[in-house]
Amino acid sequence: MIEFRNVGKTYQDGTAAVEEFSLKVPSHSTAVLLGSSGCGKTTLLRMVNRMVEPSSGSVLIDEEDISGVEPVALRRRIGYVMQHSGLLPHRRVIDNIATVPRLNGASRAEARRRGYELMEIVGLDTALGTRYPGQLSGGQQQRVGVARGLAADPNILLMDEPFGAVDPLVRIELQRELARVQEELKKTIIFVTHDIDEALTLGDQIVVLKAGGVIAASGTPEELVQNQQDEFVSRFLGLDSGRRSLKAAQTEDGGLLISDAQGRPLGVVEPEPERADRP
Ligand SMILES: Nc1ncnc2c1ncn2[C@@H]1O[C@H](COP(=O)(O)OP(=O)(O)OP(=O)(O)O)[C@@H](O)[C@H]1O
Repeated sequence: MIEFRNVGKTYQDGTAAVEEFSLKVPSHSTAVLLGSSGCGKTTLLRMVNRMVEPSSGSVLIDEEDISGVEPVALRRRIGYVMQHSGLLPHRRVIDNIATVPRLNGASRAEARRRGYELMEIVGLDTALGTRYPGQLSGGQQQRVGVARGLAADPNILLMDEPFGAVDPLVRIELQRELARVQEELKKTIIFVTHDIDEALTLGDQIVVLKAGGVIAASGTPEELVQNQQDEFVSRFLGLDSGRRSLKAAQTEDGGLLISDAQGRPLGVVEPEPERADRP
């Protein structure tokens, strides 16, 4: 489990990026930090691998306060995937993926073997392993970024808008792929995004943030969509514009009652009649 305990961050220039933030992310689940630009998402994410030191409060991994863990050692056991894949341009794809296992002491052959395995896991043709990152599409580069994040087999994966720079269709494909990978690998993931659909697709828990890292709402996707107490949240989720407002409930005769976000019935979808020509 990852726990943020009353963390705050004021940068040297006096910017209060996060005022006071607490959150528990259970092991093997995905928490999405969702919010608009500048609300402190990246700051919070980077506290977990000590790229940012909190000014107050603490971050714990499995009950251990990470301020006592050596940062380099910590980062080697936490995968980190960024928006622009962060790949080394002068190294082949396979060696980009194999970097951390190599640093962790794996032999070159073993690290590459693992690298090719990971390429398959994230849906990349292994023939691309000998290319350089610049010879791949944006979507392929992001897959390499994910494979690299997983290379040291970390329990924790930090993902900072990893699919932000690819076109919408590829983005949806990458989201599906990540959901599939997570189904299999069950990592503890913190995923930062400002894309609501992405959050609803990937999050077991979604934390909607306002400026200063203030939690406006948190819950499962269903809870967020169904319990709209906060105007900021409902505006942010687009519910008031009707985008995600439809709900369906089973009626007694097997049909579906469709209602809007306020519970106003809009109509009933009748059950399909028995067809005589069907066996
Ligand atoms: N190194 C820094 N020095 C000073 N201020 C910083 C620094 N890094 C971030 N900030 C400020 O802290 C606030 C939160 O930034 P952060 O990057 O955490 O937000 P974010 O929600 O991830 O934004 P985005 O979605 O644009 O990446 C912003 O006001 C930002 O300008």
